[in-house]
Amino acid sequence: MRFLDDRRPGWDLTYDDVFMVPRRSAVASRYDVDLSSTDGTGTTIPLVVANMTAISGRRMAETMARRGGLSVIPQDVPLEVVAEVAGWVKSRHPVFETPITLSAHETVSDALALLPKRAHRAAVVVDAARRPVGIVTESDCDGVDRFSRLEDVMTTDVVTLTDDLDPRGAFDVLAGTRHRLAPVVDHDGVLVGLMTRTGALRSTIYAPATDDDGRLRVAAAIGVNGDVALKAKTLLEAGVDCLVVDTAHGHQERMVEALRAVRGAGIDVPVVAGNVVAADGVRDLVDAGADILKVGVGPGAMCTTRMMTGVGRPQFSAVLECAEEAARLGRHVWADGGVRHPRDVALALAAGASQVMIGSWFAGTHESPGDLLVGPDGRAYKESFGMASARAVANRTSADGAFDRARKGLYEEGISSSRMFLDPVRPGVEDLVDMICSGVRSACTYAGAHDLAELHERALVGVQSASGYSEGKPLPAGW
Ligand SMILES: NC(=O)C1=CN([C@@H]2O[C@H](COP(=O)(O)OP(=O)(O)OC[C@H]3O[C@@H](n4cnc5c(N)ncnc54)[C@H](OP(=O)(O)O)[C@@H]3O)[C@@H](O)[C@H]2O)C=CC1
Ligand SMILES: Nc1nc2c(ncn2[C@@H]2O[C@H](COP(=O)(O)O)[C@@H](O)[C@H]2O)c(=O)[nH]1
Ligand SMILES: [K+]
Repeated sequence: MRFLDDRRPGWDLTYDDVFMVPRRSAVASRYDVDLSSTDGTGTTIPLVVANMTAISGRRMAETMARRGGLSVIPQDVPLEVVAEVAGWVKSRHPVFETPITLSAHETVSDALALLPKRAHRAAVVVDAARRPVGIVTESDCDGVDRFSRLEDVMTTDVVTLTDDLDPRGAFDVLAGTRHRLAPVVDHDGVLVGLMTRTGALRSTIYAPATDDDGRLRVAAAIGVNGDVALKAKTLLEAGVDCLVVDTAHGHQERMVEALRAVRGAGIDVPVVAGNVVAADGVRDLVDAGADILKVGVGPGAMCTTRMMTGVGRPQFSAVLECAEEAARLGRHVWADGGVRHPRDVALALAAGASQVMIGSWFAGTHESPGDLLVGPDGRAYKESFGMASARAVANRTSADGAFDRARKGLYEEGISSSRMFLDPVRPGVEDLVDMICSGVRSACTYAGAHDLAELHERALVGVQSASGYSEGKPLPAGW
């Protein structure tokens, strides 16, 4: 990456402060851009879901991995639950979605409770042998008594797809029969998954992030306290593909000790550590055994650290400096936090990040763990909260005595309750992934880059004024 006219400013920058200048390009199509990472995590798109309890759970993990990304299960989740989640993710089909299944004698009320768990808002009704006998959507349940049985409301005109059909073939069947989605069955007619028309299209564009056995990948986080080596080994035995050692201030001695302990335990998956924002932090954590550095103090949407402490660093400069140092040492960085638009992802990658972590933006999707709630204005939302908020600290310390809990409760650097509204046009995390990847692919072609290494190499970045930034915003309602 080069600054325009080689003018590197003497102050720090964040994503809004910078822009990329188009370069002469030989990349003919946005589909010719390869978004896979080279940091050893096996992703095919450079997106990682942040280790936040309100955001990263099993549904998020399977959905993201199916499209080539990775999710980090947070350190606040008990190890035995993380093991169960990892096993579940690995048992999911790498191409077909996991359907909601109900039986014909269950009720409309049962279906309505489960439908918001899926962006495609449908359930498959199956018989005792798990063969599809009907489909139920919200419109089937409209104006019907909630205790009605599904056999009385379901659509029985079910088109099924066989599991040997390729995604293009599945798309054509769905388009030809004017169906939005269909159950996928094996040669005995038993349900193995679900395919939507958009999902079939996506399967021709994305490749799942899979391990050597073809199973979906998942990452998990641990903190720096307790027996970190034992925790790391337990997670690896559970099948976790990438380990994140995470604390607010990553450049601290306890982190160095934790990393040494993890490395001493012979952990052979990529180890990510953070958070840091400067080259000396990168050096020390690489020296202690980190393969990847997590970069960002204070940019997160749920984060009050900069307001509470004055500590942090504008994220673009933090990523740039850490990525330069990591590359010098043969390591990588993940840009963590502060992403609000696809452009922020493109700029983080231009600065040299191998992945971009997203938290709050993905909280407002069907795949985040929380229940779908509806505000008085009818807008759907999910609740989110920061991992250093009073709410998260209270959860994390629930096993401590009252005195210790009270002491720890004094330190709060995050928001305990926020509403992340679902975008009615993009209510699923895959809709947001589509938007982000389209933006990043397009950014690569403007830069003349076939892949992310070339994007970083060729990016020409200028510094803009606040009015330069606002000029780039669309004005859908005139001015
Ligand atoms: N990227 C960011 O800007 C930030 C991210 N977070 C996220 O919140 C989650 C919780 O992290 P964390 O608060 O570290 O909690 P942890 O549970 O990981 O514990 C932090 C430990 O480090 C000690 N510590 C010393 N100095 C600090 C400090 N300045 N901030 C926090 N702990 C300190 C604490 O001891 P004692 O309590 O005695 O001081 C405690 O033992 C993580 O996921 C983290 O990434 C949190 C804040 C900022
Ligand atoms: N200072 C705090 N930082 C937090 C907290 N919870 C999460 N985080 C950090 O934010 C990113 C995600 O950023 P986002 O803008 O995409 O939401 C996450 O990975 C953490 O590093 C918190 O309570 N306080
Ligand atoms: K912030």
